[in-house]
Amino acid sequence: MKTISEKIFSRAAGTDAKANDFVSANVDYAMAHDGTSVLAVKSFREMGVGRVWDSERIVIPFDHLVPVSTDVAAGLQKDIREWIKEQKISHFYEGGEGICHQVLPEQGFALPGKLIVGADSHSCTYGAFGAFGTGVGATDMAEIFATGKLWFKVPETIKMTVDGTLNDGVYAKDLTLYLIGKTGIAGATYKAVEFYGDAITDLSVSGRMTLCNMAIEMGAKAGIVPPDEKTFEFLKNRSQADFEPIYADENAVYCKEVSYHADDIEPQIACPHEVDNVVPVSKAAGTHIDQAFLGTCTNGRLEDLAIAADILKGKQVTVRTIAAPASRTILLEAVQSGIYETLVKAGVSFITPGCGPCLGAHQGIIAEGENCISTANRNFKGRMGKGGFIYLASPASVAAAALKGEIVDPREYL
Ligand SMILES: CC(C)[C@H](C(=O)O)[C@@H](O)C(=O)O
Ligand code: SF4
Repeated sequence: MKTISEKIFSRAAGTDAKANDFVSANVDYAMAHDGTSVLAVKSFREMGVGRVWDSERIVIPFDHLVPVSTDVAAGLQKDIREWIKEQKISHFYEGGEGICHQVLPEQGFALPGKLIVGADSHSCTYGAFGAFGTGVGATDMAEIFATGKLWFKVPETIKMTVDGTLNDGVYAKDLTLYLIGKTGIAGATYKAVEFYGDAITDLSVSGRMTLCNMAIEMGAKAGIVPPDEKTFEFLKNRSQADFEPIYADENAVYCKEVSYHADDIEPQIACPHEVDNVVPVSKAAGTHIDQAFLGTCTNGRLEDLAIAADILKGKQVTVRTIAAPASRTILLEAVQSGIYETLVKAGVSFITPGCGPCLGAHQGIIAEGENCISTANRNFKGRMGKGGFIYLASPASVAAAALKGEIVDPREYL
């Protein structure tokens, strides 16, 4: 009679865990990146423990500010590299390898049934593989570095079902934005969300990552897609450990059950400055665009670049357009498949695999009053530059807007 989360916490805490119980759980993998490892390592040092609990279970990709752009950050990154050596952390990924939430799945750490905790809010991405992935603050991460354990309140679960087949020109991102629009930014606060229905199982692994990545944008602790053949296929020759797929019991108790139909979903866009400020793209059509951005842990995968390339092939963008593949592997695949060439010929500027301008730290900051259409997951005020406006949409909508110089229904370009 348990949900996926209750089962994962029961195993990880070695107890019969039910929603709302407080448990001390053993973490399977812990992740921190160049941004959050700084504080995590500082707190860890202050704890005076000496050695980390397990140097094989800590994964540190550098992704947020790569290649590093300030002398202060360069010094901090140098210090973290030294700590990684001293602690013999085996899974360190240097800048350029990719965004943490892409690197962990690619390297086989995002596994069904595991408890994966990251010092980054979008660690819920790992739910795409049937894991309980969740984000914590850097000081909580220091606790995990030291003990391998953390206290959790086992979340209640919302069962969200989307039946039917997505319409042409409607992608995983549109589905995700639609669900966030319906749920609201706080509609799933501290809940886990289990996703069901044909529209979910039809999604590729990449599309499921887009969906679970944004579970936090409805307030959720975790978003989970039950693993299936597509999951196992992706994990083949990749997984770093044995795993046991976990499924909810048929009579599991949910705090809420909601269902939607894929037929009702058209291309969606989240307008400034809240992620649930979602309307059909057609309603925002005509809005002037200054910059277009393809990338991030939400939509920086090959499938996403391919969708954009289909629209941009043989044409020219009319606004500055930046692409940041989510990983080096994806960059290479884009090169080998010709997608890279198509996009470059269309006028797209490629930057190093990583977070790029997503959080406004470097490489594509927008000016006051400028509008950016982006495939990212957050459009908070000032995120990509003070006084800027961010519109979140699918790679198709971003590519179409890059051509027209204004927001447009991407179905006009299919
Ligand atoms: C820098 C990091 C703490 C942050 C997060 O946790 O989400 C970042 O990745 C983001 O997307 O805003
Ligand atoms: S790509 Fe953006 S949302 Fe994802 S981890 Fe990096 S900064 Fe955060």
